[in-house]
Amino acid sequence: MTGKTITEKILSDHSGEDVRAGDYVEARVDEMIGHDVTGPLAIDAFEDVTGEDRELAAPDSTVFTIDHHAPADGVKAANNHNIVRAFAEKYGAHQYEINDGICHQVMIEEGFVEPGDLVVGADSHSTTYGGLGAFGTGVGSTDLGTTFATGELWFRVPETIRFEVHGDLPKGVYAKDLILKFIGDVGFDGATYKTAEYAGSAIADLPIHQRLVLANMAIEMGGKAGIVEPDDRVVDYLEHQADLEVSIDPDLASDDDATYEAVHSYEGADLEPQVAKPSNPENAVGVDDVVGIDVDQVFVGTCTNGRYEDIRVVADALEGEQVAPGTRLIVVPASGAVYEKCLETGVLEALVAAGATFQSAGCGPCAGYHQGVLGDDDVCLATANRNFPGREGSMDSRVYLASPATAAATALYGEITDPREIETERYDDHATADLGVVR
Ligand SMILES: CC(C)[C@H](C(=O)O)[C@@H](O)C(=O)O
Ligand code: SF4
Repeated sequence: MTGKTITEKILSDHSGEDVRAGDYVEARVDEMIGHDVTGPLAIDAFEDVTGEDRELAAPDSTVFTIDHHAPADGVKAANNHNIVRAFAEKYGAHQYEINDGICHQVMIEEGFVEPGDLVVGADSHSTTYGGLGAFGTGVGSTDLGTTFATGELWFRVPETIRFEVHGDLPKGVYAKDLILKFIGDVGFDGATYKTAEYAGSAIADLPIHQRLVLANMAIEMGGKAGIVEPDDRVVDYLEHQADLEVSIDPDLASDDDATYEAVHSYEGADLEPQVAKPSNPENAVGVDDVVGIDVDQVFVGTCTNGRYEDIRVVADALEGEQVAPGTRLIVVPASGAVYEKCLETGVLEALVAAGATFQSAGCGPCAGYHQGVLGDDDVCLATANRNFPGREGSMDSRVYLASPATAAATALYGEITDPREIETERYDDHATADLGVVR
């Protein structure tokens, strides 16, 4: 038998079988997560498949967040929140409140996820956990409900596509630019049901908050998962960020003779800031192609780029300046802890002084529900992960996707601007360190 990818190792470990891509397994799931949109449906499924004396297979690993419509933007959302609250209390699951933050950020900050874990969430960006070296994947609410009951789920072991970036990244180029480039190269369905494995010296040098961006957006090329091999940076991050002590099994890495479906190789020095044009993340182009396009709104937030490091880059660029007249800057921290960190460090104050609207933690306008929905013909540049038609509001609005640095430069000038124009020292910190320590 040939060697294994990290994906094959994690699924072997969780099924007790020696599996390879294409095999089907019943696997033990370490953590499961539902939120205010998918949680109530998963609860229905759980109640359908369980009998009178129903109980959760693993209450301590079952997590609910209230993040998509939080605070409630209508009666339906408010009722859904109450369903989640009542269920979690009755069955002893963990439940996080409005302003605690987006499910994926909460799962990481609260120390639920460890390298090598198998995590399922009824949310497509559950791939995010791969930034810590876990196998995370999105499932439907019915699958989540049955997993609540059994603690297990079936999987087809995915093939792996490897994206390698060698050397160093130039200034102004971040993980967001890398992932937009990868998606642009393989297409929005280029990794359907595959693991996107990210490797090479430029990736190994990335701080964890940036690795999470790569894993988060694996789904935008169809990926079942997105993984960066865990290392000592993950250990440090979890200790400081999540108050969690972990050690990493040296075997938790892809073997040299593992089988890959494809390997895409890049030289870091060749890369430049990317922007995905409307209305698909695969429409990635070098920022030069879109500079000068007027924007009505800049949105900084989401489970992709709503972390402290991301928001701080924007605050730094705007400190002592004003958001361009006629442009709305909306900032939504990914978690309550990120909010507090912005408050404590003067980031919130700097943004408000510059004219930004700073809102409570959660998904914000990312999926077009509230807190900054776009109108007809509105043009937005967002640090989000999706820009499908109507994603942030009107079907006639247009959304460009980019890094926080590009968002900062764009907010300053009111038109898409190359972040390298306004680079500051803090951009370097942002690129190399995890600053969002919340404990
Ligand atoms: C509401 C939820 C099911 C959805 C998802 O799974 O992705 C949302 O988070 C999104 O980003 O569109
Ligand atoms: S921030 Fe956006 S992409 Fe992430 S979970 Fe919320 S709605 Fe989905």
